Formats: sequence, structure tokens, C-alpha cells
Amino acid sequence: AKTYTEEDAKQYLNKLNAELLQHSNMAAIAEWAYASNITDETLQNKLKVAADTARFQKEAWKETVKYPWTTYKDPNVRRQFKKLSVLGAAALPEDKYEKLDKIVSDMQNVYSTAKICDFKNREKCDLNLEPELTLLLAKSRDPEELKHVWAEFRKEAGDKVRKQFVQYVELTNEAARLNNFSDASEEWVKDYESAEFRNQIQELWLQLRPLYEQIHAYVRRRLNEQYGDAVVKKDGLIPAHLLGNMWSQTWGNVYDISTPYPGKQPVDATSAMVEKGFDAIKMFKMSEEFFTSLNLSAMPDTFWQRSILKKPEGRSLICHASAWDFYDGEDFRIKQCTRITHRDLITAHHEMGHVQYYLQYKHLPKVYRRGANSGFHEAVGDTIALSVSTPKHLRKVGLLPADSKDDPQSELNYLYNMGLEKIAFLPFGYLMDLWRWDVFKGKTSPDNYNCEWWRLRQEYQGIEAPVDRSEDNFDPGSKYHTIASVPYIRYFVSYVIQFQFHAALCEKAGQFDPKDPERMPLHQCDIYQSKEAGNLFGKMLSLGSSKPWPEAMEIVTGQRKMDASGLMAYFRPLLKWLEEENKKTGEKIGWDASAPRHG
Ligand SMILES: C=C(C[SeH])C(=O)N1CCC[C@H]1C(=O)O
Ligand SMILES: [Zn+2]
Repeated sequence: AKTYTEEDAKQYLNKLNAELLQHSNMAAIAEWAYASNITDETLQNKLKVAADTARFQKEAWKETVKYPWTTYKDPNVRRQFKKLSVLGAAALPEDKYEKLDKIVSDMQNVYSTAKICDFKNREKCDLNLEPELTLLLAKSRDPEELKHVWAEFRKEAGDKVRKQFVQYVELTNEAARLNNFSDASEEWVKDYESAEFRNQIQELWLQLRPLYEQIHAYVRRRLNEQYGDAVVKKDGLIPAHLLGNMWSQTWGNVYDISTPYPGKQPVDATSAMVEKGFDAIKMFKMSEEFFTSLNLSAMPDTFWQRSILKKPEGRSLICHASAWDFYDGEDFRIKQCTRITHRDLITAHHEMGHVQYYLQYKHLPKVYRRGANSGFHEAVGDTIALSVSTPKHLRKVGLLPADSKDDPQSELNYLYNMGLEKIAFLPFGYLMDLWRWDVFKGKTSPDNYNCEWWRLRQEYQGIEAPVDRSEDNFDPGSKYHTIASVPYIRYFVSYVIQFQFHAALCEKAGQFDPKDPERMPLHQCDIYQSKEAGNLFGKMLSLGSSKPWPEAMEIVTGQRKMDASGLMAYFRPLLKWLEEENKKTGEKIGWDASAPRHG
């Protein structure tokens, strides 16, 4: 057979890269058409284009593996071939590939179009997850109404896709095995490029669990005060429906009933945005301005022409927020059913972080147009949002009254509010893939999907279902990422490394000194308009996945591993306060690992 020299290989990579970009652009266009307008024809078109793309990928792969790339000298050539030699789901026979794609598309449709009847007005049965149910879970203080919304949504979403999910697992594992992985869980962690990755995550969780147990104990007490012993036991599991969020993954919506020091100005931009007549565009323009103040990139015109920044009327679509790269170096979009709230302003920054990453690495070969690892991609926007969220910044941009001052109690309130977002999230960010890794490995079989889910929800989050659960239910399927086949450990990684990035960028911006953290507390840092910080961040972002992630992390933080020091430094004052407060009220820290109430 013809010997493929390293020179041949470089020519081949150039040709293949152009073709990959072309196919990825067509696939993204078809996927966008479906996700933004769910109809039979947009589904058929999406499935057809995806099948064509998979055919092309399989043909290309047959050529790629002919190159003796492990023998080549150039590490950049080897790295591209290494990534290109993993074909992914396209390794499946065509009919199975199409079946898998259709199953995931249909599960997303069920999730995105699920509707329930109103608790009070049982005739009104057109309530969607976004915005109606999200709003009800955030605002209602009626445990029975909250229980209704929690249980009815699960009937219309997760329970309805259980059978399809079983087939999804089988096909996803079959594809992984065709790529020489033992099962899909091994393929899902490959981009972290470390056999120790899952142990590192477990170590991080053990370091952070005490912080979580403290805020869990405090919130449980406040909910017990609010709802009474019959609804919330003082030392048990927290009922999942009372935490202000459909999945109990962030607890910001119970801030107002658990504020450490009531009567203070809440650090919330909602009222100011409404007062100033903000629309969704204005929220995204504000985010863009933060990035350009760091000397990072503005959005191209197509972004504003083609993004969907608020929920369109009269059609079904996937409202779950997402950012899109169309791989032509010009077309980047966000789809978000934005409402004028503080939380959606933060989500807007999260999504704009994805697009900023796309812009920073758009010059790279297609195979490198990814995060250094997936956690990096989730951390970009959140890192910026840590600055945006500060009272100092919100005052500066006119979204908080200029006279709201930073007395110690207001400051603690602020840290507590951030803890309800960031600390509360950690066990959920972990257990989502703990459950899926075991499902892919076959340790969790379909006949104990739900029981294992609630065992993990109890062990890691200390929460329980508000109504009996059985294997007729499929609660993991009521979370978008489960039915959309989006791995989740990336968010746990993000919630750890975003504080490492924040600490490093704040130091660069002269707003934090790790040797004297009291002088300029990390949680007050705002890197706004710091070109030094922005240039440093940009240096890392522009690498995409062309280098192993420890090298990318080292550029910004000077270290090569994930560690909880940034997060612990940020929340140190809160941890101190929570420990004192919980001791004062004699709270039991943690919860009994008794058998779940609902088998
Ligand atoms: C906003 C996005 C799109 Se990447 C998202 O899915 N997030 C952001 C935070 C965690 C996770 C979730 O909503 O579950
Ligand atoms: Zn994201």
C-alpha cells in the first residue's frame, strides 16, 4: 500500500478540514432549523442531513486511519489525527445511526412541548416549562401547588420517554464499543485526557461537601420555619419541590425566604431592568459590552440578525438555552427564551461565554474548535458573570441603586445568594453523570433507574421526592441533558475552575491578592474594563482544544490542575458565618442516609 508521509498527512488534513467545516455548517443549519421550530419537516430534514454527514464522516475516517500518524514527528499533526481517529456515533450502521438520532430528537420534542394543567384552574392546561412552570416554582409558596407542578411535569416529560431512553442507552453503548471504548461512559470522559479524571472529581467533591452540608442545614432550617415540621423535617431530607427550581439544582429562588439579614437591598437587577425598559437584546448587548471592555471580541452582525433571544409565538421549539457555532467563521447564534430577570441576565452571560470561545478559536482547524475540555466551555460566561453579579458592578452599570451600600450584613447576604447558586449546584452537577456512567456501564439497569436516581439525590443532595416514586416514573428524563444526550460533569468542572479563573483574572486586574485575601475579598472583584485580564483570558480561549487542558489552564492560573481553592477562598466568609449560625441554632449538619421514603 502507498506509504503516507508526514507531508502527505499535512496536505490531507488541510483537505479534510475544509470538508469537515462544510459538512458541520450544513448539519448545524439543519439542527438549528429543528431546534428553533419543531415540525415533521424540520425533523425529517435534520435527520437526513445528519445521516449524510455521518456517511461522509465514516468515509473520511476510513481514509484517516490509513495514515501511520503515531509515527509522525509534529505533535500538532499527531494530536489532530488522534482526535480525527475517533469516529463517534457515525460508526454505527446507517439504520442504527438514524434510529439513535430520531430517538434523541423525539425525546427533546417530548421534553420541550410538555404541558400541564394549572393547579388552581384545572381547565387551563397549556403551561410550559418555560416560562410558566419555571415562574411558578420560583414564586409560589404553596407547597401543594409546588407539589402539583413538580409531579405533573414529570408525568408529561420524563415518564413518557423511559422506553426510548432504554433504546438510547443500548445504541449509544454500541457506538462507543465500535470506537473501542468499553462503554459510553469511557467515551464521555475521553476529552479530560486523564485516567484519574473521575477520581479527581470525587476528591473535589469530598473537599467541597462540608460547604454544601452547611448551606443545606441552614436552608433546611429556614424552609422548616416557612412551611412547618409537617412539610420540612428539621433534620431530614429537604423535599425537592420547595427549592425554587424544577430540578432543585440551584436554590436562588428561596433567597427571599431565607435571607440571613432581611430588610437589605437584594442584589438583583430584575427591577432596574424592568424599570429601564430592558428587552432581551439590551441584556445581550450589555454582556457584549463587558467582553469588549476586556479587549475580547464583539458579536458579528449575523449574531444579532439570526439569534433567537426571546420565545417566538405560535410554534414549538427547544427553549433550553444554547449557543451555536456554524463553523464558517462568521455565523454564531444563541437561542434563549429570555425573560427580563436577573437570572436570565446571568444565563445570557453564560451563553455569550460560549460564543466568545467560538470567536476566539474560529481560526483553528475544525477538530480544535472545542473547549480545552467541556468544563472550560461552560466556565467562560460564568467567570465573567462572577464580576457582573457584584453589587459594585451592578451599581456601575445602573442596575442597582447607587446608594445601596456595602455594609457587612449586605455583603453576607450577597455571598449567601451566590452560595445558593454555586454551592447548592455542586452535588447535582456531580450526580447527573454518576447516574449515567453507571447506566452506561450496566451497573444501573432499567428496572432500578428511578430508585438509583433517588438514592443518589439523597446521598449527594440530601433531598427527597415530595410524592411517592416508583419504576413507573423516570425522573432523570425530566432533566434536559438526560434526554438530549448532553454530558453533565462539565458543569461540575466549570463550577470549580470558574473560581480558579476568576481568582487569577482578578489578580491580573489588581483586584485580588491571594497573599492578602482580606484586603480585597475575591467576591467583590469586578474585572470589568481590565484589558490585562481580558488578554490573559483570550490567550487561553484562542487555543481551543489544540493543547491538553492543563496547558490551557496554566496560561491563566499558573497551575495545571482543577482545585477547589478558588471556590473556597471566594466563599470563606460565608462558610464561617454558616458554621457559627448553624451552631447557634443547634442544626444537625447533614441528613440520615435512611432508606429513601419512596422506593
Ligand atoms: C444554560 C445552559 C446551556 Se449549556 C445549561 O444547560 N446549564 C447552565 C448551568 C447548568 C446547565 C443547566 O441548565 O442545567
Ligand atoms: Zn453552557
